[in-house]
Amino acid sequence: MCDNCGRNSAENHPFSYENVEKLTKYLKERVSIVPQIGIICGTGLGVVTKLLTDSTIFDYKDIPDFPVSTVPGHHGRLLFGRIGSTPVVVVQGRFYFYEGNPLWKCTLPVRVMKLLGVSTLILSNAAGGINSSYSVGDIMLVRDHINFPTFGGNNPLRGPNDDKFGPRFGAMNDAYDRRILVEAKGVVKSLGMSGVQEGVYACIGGPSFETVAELRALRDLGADAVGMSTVHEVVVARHCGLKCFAFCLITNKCPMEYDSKEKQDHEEHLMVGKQREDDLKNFVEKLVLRLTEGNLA
Ligand SMILES: O=P(O)(O)O[C@H]1O[C@H](CO)[C@@H](O)[C@H]1O
Ligand code: HPA
Repeated sequence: MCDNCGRNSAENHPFSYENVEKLTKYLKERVSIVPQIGIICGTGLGVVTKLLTDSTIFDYKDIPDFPVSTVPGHHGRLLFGRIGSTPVVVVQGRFYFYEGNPLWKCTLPVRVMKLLGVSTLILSNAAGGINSSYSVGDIMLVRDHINFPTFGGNNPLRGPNDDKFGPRFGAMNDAYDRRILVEAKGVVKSLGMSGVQEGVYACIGGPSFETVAELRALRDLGADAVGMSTVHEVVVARHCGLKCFAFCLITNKCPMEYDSKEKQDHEEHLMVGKQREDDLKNFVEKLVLRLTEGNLA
């Protein structure tokens, strides 16, 4: 039984195939682009939207049954357009568990993208650097994740399974596509980008940032960076067969010592995004082109 709505079956559930299809139909009737790549923008990482040509923009509030975002710095828009010749859809404004959303709602845009025709998802986020060798402004390509909410049973796939999207039990050992990761490293090299890392992203529920003891525990468990998003989207994307690539902008160093001067601050995270805008824009543009040219998307 779903403890969000009390239903026993996937039928008629707000995340059911039929209901997502209905929502998607509204968009399909108003836009001619069939997106191949979906992009989810992290906090302060909306710069990607500047790459779009031929764009059609929807405010979340105008899409029937679509959630609305409440987080400062998040626009709440769905943008269709092209990067080069590649048709894309961009989600600008995430939905978070800490806003009070059930996880199926946080991840609804992923299922919408799937039914729009997307086959590859690029996800970005702002994250705190746990690895002591990381600096503010670094970009971390995500090799893998640790989904702490899922350890406690908070998984977006909890509740009735809709087989039309994917199977009840799904493997996650290949969550992040190895071939796309290789291409991304190629892009980093070709652009001569500095401050690029590869590591493990840990998701905590938020909205409070971590204590020093929690950060040390995350480090000892193998996390290089920490944030409050992305992993739920990847779980749902893999469930419905989308290929995933994710990167983090390291917006702060996490305070690993009690006398540390570091302090996590959302406004500061937004500013760091602004400082690395050009690099991030070029990186995403080249990656999309490379994936299209290499038939990897
Ligand atoms: O992960 P994104 O969406 O970039 O947002 C990150 O930024 C916020 C904290 O500043 C948190 O929501 C954290 O997850
Ligand atoms: N912790 C959790 N989420 C974050 C952080 C952090 O240090 N920085 C940006 N998002």
